[in-house]
Amino acid sequence: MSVLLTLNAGSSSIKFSVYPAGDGAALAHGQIERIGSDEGRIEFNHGNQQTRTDVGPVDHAGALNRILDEIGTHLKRSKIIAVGHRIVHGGPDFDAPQQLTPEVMTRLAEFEPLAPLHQPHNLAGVRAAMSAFPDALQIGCFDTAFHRHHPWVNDTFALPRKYYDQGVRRYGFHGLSYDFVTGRLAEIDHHAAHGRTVVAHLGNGASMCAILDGKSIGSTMGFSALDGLPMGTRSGQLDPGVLLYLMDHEGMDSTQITNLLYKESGLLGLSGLSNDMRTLQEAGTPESEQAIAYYTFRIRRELGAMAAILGGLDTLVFCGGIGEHSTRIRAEVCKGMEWLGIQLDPAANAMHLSVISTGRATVRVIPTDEEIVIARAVRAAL
Ligand SMILES: Nc1ncnc2c1ncn2[C@@H]1O[C@H](COP(=O)(O)OP(=O)(O)O)[C@@H](O)[C@H]1O
Ligand SMILES: CC(=O)OP(=O)(O)O
Ligand SMILES: [Mg+2]
Repeated sequence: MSVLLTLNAGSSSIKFSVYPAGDGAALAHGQIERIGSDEGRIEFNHGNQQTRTDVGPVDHAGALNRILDEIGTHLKRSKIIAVGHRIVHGGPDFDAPQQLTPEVMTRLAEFEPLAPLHQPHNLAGVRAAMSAFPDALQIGCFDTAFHRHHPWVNDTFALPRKYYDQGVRRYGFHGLSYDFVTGRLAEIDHHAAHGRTVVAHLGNGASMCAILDGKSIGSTMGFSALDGLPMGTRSGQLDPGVLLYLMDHEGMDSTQITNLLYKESGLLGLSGLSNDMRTLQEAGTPESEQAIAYYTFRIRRELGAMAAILGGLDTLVFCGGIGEHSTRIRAEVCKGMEWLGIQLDPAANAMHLSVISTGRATVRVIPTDEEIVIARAVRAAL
């Protein structure tokens, strides 16, 4: 049977799915999560079989090899004729999926410094897939594409204009997830699909998107995947004066600052314990509670900002690992937001129902599916 494979390398996980090349639901799917910790774990779902195996310390390269091995073992009789890749940064040029030719790969490598937790792993995944499946079509699907036509005021910084022309712009990320959620809303809630929606994608990376009539008009992430909300290990929005202070008074160079802002900050930095929300919720130390308080405070603040640019709020959607699974985080984000028409239904929230509100604005939980967005693009290319 001819099949296609999707690969979605996030900052703490690699998710994968295998679909029939023509049509139909996933034949197999799974993920390796907690990449970068000592507690990596692979989950593989095939038919009605599910296996979960601890794999110990694992990095992105090891995780990818493991996934290719598992697929080889479980799907011996399938021929992979195409591979679809989530590529976090598509820069200013790519607003739609692309075949990953050598020229496109060279262009995409230029964006590695803008997304160091993702782009190198995304491109390494492409190279690994090219060598494992040399005859397969390789398609790249970009996180930035969903935002490419957002308004200029949300695309620029207030810097001299030459920097905008050089590509110093607010790109926005998590676009495959926003694309999926927008499509899902169109299927289940016509009013929401044409209304004022804020989607909070809360995973190890986190961002929010203001969506009007199905189109991105603003996002918390900007030039790189650092801006906006605090994340597992990333700072989120930071006064640029802090960078000047670190350089001038701490003598830090760009490599040290990159490490600090991408790998040592966010929930990990504030808690001194972990980047993983499950661990923080269970820990209950004063520092982990403060980290959670800062996280939800910033989400509420950005929710107000997103509602302001939308001219109000009809629908709030939670997705991503934290958004889909943490009753507590959703409750803390919605607390005090009655002024926006948000009234949480605690019982529905605890049961992770698809609608968790009773007020004027509808609050939804939509499990995101970046893989199906990639698979649709690959099928279109095939
Ligand atoms: N049941 C849960 N409760 C709280 N947080 C959870 C739960 N399940 C997963 N998470 C959190 O989701 C985050 C990972 O989200 P995910 O979207 O898979 O990450 P990535 O950014 O790597 O794609 C981690 O912080 C993890 O702790
Ligand atoms: C862009 C980004 O931060 O992605 P992820 O949440 O998958 O790490
Ligand atoms: Mg993700």
